[in-house]
Amino acid sequence: MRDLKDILKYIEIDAPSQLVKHLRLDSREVTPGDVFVAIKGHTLDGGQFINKAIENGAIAIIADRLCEFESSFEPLYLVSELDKKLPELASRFYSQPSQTLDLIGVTGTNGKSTTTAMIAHLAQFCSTESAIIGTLGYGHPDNLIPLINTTPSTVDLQHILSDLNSQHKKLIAMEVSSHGLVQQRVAKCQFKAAVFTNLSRDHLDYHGDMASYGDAKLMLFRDFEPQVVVLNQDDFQAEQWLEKYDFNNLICYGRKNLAPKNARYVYFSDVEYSSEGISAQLSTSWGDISIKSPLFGEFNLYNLTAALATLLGLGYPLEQLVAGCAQLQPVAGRMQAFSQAGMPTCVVDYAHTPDALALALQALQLHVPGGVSCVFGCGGDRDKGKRALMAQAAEQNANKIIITSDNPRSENPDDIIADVAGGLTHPQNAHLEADRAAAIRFAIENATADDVILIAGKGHEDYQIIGDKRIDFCDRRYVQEQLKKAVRGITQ
Ligand SMILES: CC(=O)N[C@H]1[C@@H](OP(=O)(O)OP(=O)(O)OC[C@H]2O[C@@H](n3ccc(=O)[nH]c3=O)[C@H](O)[C@@H]2O)O[C@H](CO)[C@@H](O)[C@@H]1O[C@H](C)C(=O)N[C@@H](C)C(=O)N[C@H](CCC(=O)O)C(=O)O
Ligand SMILES: Nc1ncnc2c1ncn2[C@@H]1O[C@H](COP(=O)(O)OP(=O)(O)OP(=O)(O)O)[C@@H](O)[C@H]1O
Repeated sequence: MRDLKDILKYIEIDAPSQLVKHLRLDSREVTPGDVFVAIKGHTLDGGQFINKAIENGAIAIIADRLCEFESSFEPLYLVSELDKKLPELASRFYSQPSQTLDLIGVTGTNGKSTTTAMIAHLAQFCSTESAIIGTLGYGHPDNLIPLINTTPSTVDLQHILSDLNSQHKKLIAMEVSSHGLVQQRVAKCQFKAAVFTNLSRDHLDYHGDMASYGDAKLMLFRDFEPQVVVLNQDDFQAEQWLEKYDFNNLICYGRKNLAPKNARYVYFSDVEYSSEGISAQLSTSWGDISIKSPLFGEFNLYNLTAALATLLGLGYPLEQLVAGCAQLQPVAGRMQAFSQAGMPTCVVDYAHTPDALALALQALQLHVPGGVSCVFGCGGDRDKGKRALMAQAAEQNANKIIITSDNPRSENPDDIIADVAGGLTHPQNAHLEADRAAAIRFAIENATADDVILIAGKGHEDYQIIGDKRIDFCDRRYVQEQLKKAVRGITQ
C-alpha cells in the first residue's frame, strides 16, 4: 500500500492521506483499492470509463482536465497535462525502481526481442539474476508473463520494474519501441545501457516517414543519458548519428572496423555457417577470441555482438560471456528450426518486414544445401505499402513462394494476398492459399529433404486475428504436427 498524499506532491497536488494499492490506466484492470487514471488516448477518452473503474473498486480518480465525464465521486483530482506528468507519478508511486536495477534499453526495427533475450541469458550465465520485458512478455526468458504492448504503458512499466526488483532481479533487458519512446512510456527510466540494432521500413502508418521514425529511436540515446551507448556501426541510421553527435561511453559493433577514436568496439570476421549454427572471430577492446553459437543467420551474429558489447561495457568478463554463447538457444519463433529425418527443415521466424524477410531467407541459403521455400503473408489494417515490398523480398531470395494469411483483421484475406502478389515480377510462380495451415502443408508436400521452408511473420504468436476473432493457430505447433504425421505417412 502507498499513501497517495506522498505521491501526488510530486505533481504539485496537495491531497489528504489515503492508502492505495495500484495505479491503473485501464478501467478493466482496476481492482478494489486501486486508483484509476483517466487520460484521453488516440481513440478513446479515459473519462468515459470512470464509472466502470469505480464499479470495479477504484477508491480515487486522477483525471486529465481534457477528459469529458460526469462524476461526483471523491476524491477526484483534476490535473492539466496529466499525460506529461504521468511518468513522474508512476515512477514515484513505484519508488523509482529503475534506479536500483541495471536497466538496458534495446531499440531498432528488428532484433530487439532476440537481443534482449541474449543479454538476459548471457547475464544469467554469468550468475546475474536477469529478466526481459518486450514483445514476448516479461520475466525470466523461460517463463514469461504476456504483455499487450512491446513497451508497456508508463504505469505498467514502473509496476513491472518494481515487481522484478522485489523478485531480486538485477539486470533487466527491455525492448524500447518507437511508439513507447514517442508516447513517453519509458520517461523517468534510468538506463544503464542503450542499444541500437538497426532501422528499416516499418510503422510508417504511425510515424509518417522514415526521418520521424529514426528520430523517435534516437530519443533513447539522446534524452536518457545512458551510461553506455551501443551502436551497430554497419547500419545507415547509426552511421548518420555518429557523424552528427558525440555519444559518451560509446561502443560500436558490427563488421566494420571504423569506431571513432574515443569509442570501444566489438567486431566480428571470418564467419562460418553450417547446419549446426554459426562461428566467427571476435576482435574487441577487451581482447580477441573465437565464438561459436547454435544460431542461424548473420543478423543473429549482429544481435549476439550487440549483446556482448553491452555486457562487456557493463564489466562482464569476455571469456565467460563467450562460453555462454555456445549455450544459447533460439528465442521462441525467431529462426526456430524443426526437423524430422527425411523431411525438409522447417524454420519458424517472426520476419514481418521486407528487410527482415530478405535477411532470413538469405541466412537460410547459407546454412543449408537445398532450396528455400517461403510461406508468408501481410497483416490487415496496417501499412499497405509494405505488401509489394514483402513480395519482392521473397521473390529475390526464395526458390518457391507461398503467399498466405497473416493476421487479416478486418480486411478480406484474398484482397491482402492479391496486394502482396501484385509486387511479384512472376506471379504465376507463386502459390496463393488463404488458409495458413493448408499453405504450410502445401510447402511441406512440395519440398525435398534437403530443402528448408521458412514460415515467416508470426513467430511466437499462437493465434490469428481474422475479422474481430482471435483464432487459435500456432505455426510452431502446426509444423511439428505435420512433420510427425508426414514421417508416419499420414499427411492429410
Ligand atoms: C495507438 C497506440 O499506440 N495506442 C497505445 C495508447 O493507447 P491510447 O492511450 O491511445 O488508448 P485508447 O484506446 O485511446 O484509450 C484511452 C484510455 O482509455 C482507457 N480505457 C480504454 C478502454 C476501456 O474499456 N477502459 C479504459 O480505461 C485506456 O486504457 C486508455 O488509457 O497507450 C496504451 C498504453 O500505453 C497502449 O496500450 C496503446 O497501444 C495499442 C494497444 C497498440 O496497439 N499500440 C501499438 C501501435 C504499439 O504501441 N506498438 C509498439 C510495438 C511496435 C513494434 O512492433 O515494434 C509497442 O510498444 O507495443
Ligand atoms: N539484427 C537483425 N537484423 C535484421 N533482422 C533481424 C535481426 N534480428 C532478428 N531479425 C529478424 O526480425 C525478426 C524479428 O526479430 P525480433 O523479434 O528479435 O525483433 P524485434 O525488434 O523484437 O521485433 P518485434 O518487436 O516486432 O518482435 C526475426 O524473426 C528475424 O527474422
